Amino acid sequence: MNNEWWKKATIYQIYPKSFMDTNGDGIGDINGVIEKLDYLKKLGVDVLWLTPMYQSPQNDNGYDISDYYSLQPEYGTMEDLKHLFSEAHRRELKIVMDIVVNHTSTEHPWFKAALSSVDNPYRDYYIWRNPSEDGGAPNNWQSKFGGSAWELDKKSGQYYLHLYDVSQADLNWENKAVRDDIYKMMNFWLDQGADGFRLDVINVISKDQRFPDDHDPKSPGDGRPFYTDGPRIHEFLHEMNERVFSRRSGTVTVGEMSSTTVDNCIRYTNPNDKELSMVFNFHHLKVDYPNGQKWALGKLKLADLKKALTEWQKGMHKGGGWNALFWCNHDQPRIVSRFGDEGEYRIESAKMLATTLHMLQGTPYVYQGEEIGMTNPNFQRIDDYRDVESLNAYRFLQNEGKSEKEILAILRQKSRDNGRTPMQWNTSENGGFTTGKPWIEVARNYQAVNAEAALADPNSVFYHYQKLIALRKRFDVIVNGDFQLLLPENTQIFTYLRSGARDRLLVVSNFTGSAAAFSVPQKLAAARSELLISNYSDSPAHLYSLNLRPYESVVYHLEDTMKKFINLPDM
Ligand SMILES: O=P(O)(O)OC[C@H]1O[C@H](O[C@H]2O[C@H](CO)[C@@H](O)[C@H](O)[C@H]2O)[C@H](O)[C@@H](O)[C@@H]1O
Repeated sequence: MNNEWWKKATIYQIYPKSFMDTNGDGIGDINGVIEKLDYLKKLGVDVLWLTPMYQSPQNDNGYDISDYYSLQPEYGTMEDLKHLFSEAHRRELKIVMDIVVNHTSTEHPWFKAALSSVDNPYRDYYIWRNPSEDGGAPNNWQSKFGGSAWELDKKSGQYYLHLYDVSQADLNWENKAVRDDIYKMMNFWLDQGADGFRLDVINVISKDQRFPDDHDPKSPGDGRPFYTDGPRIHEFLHEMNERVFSRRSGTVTVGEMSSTTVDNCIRYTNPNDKELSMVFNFHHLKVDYPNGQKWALGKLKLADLKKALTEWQKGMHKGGGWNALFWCNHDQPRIVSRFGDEGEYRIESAKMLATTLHMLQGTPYVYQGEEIGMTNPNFQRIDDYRDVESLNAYRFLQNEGKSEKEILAILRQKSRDNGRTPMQWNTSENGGFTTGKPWIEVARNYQAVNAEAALADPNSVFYHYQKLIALRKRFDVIVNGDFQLLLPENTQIFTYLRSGARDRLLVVSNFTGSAAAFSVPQKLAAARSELLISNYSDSPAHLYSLNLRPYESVVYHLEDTMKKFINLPDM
């Protein structure tokens, strides 16, 4: 087997809580995933990533684990999970488990033991510091979910670090016993049949042991320069690779990298460094954050999106690294509502966004519902929200003096719950997700937007994704070709070339609801061209100057008639 099989693969992310409920308790379950395996196989994906289903108090929907070895009962039993592994494998689908090892829940027995006494051996499993000289938190680091990153343990008078919720205590990776326990747990899951891991916020596990205040003028002042891609991160990931991943050939790993850099991500994923298979970075999904602020209304600036994606396409290609490609996940708003048009051009824009992403270099991820063009739910009341980060944001935006109306408008655009509403399967009540009361409301448009309708329509978003996934397997240039951005300043069109040893692809996408003119670069005019995929049924079969319709997106396969490619200058 080719050790880097994932370079041609497409990965589908399942958020089990919202995927399919088979027992009517309003929460999706493992049997629901098994029920939908044939649907996923039909889509053509190769791997399923399951977000955490381990035992957890669910303060952060499972990213707060209280037992790494057992499952949250609502999802099912270990027997159910083993059944899922075998049913998936029978269909040649691999399974990636989500592992959260920057922190555990404060309900984890390790943390409870740590709290019991400063002399308990588990005390050093977490990060404790004495108060600062003024008696307050040890430094000015902020939690990613708002407020100080330190919480006082009144009994001992010391603070513990939590970069996320107060109920998610950061593990002390400096302690070898912690690392040994984590590797043991990961090997356990490989032995159960998992084919790989998605590693939650893995680039923040190594902290600068001086724990200084953050006065870095380039930082938002929340401490991130002192733990992002931290001092021992490459050593820890290399060790994890040796102790876990390399034990089983073909194990696939993807690291979620918060506020990272191309240079670090090359090291994380270049096979010579023996760390991870690929990485998620989020720079292209912050282009609609005004002044870097998530909790403010923002608009896409196409030039910024192109710049961010280009930097990562070129940088990772040059350095031999590997990107994970994605628009959506359980922390992000729905892409069609965000960078497309959830109204009149929902279908065209969902397909355009899919094409633009899937023709890039890297391994594409499809998040449940993306393949049918699901939208944000447009919740109207704060009671509709469940996400801990959104509820914290609601409180701090209130403290900043924002009105209820303003805050709800921000949440409608930015909340993580936008991506967490139940999968819309059909037109029956709750979109066929559950016969009970869903843990979070289903988006109201499920009568029109659902998987059953998509499967019945040969022109649906679903079949467009199916075609894109198949193209990656057919054309080596999609997997290995290099990337060149054309028209970087154009405010409507995102166009790029992918060039391989034998052929080229030209991708042209209109990101707006208005017509956009595209003239074929003169040096490409000599090429023989064939339309590979389009989101309109009558796009020209061969490459001419184009007058792109709203959200029109085309890919042409080019063969140079001179049998050599001419180097295009950057345009
Ligand atoms: O926004 P960044 O700092 O670049 O970080 C990327 C994402 O990190 C966090 O997500 C993951 O960890 C959280 C804590 O375990 C968990 O709540 C989340 O579901 C995980 O995917 C952060 O919460 C996300 O908003 C960021 O997009």
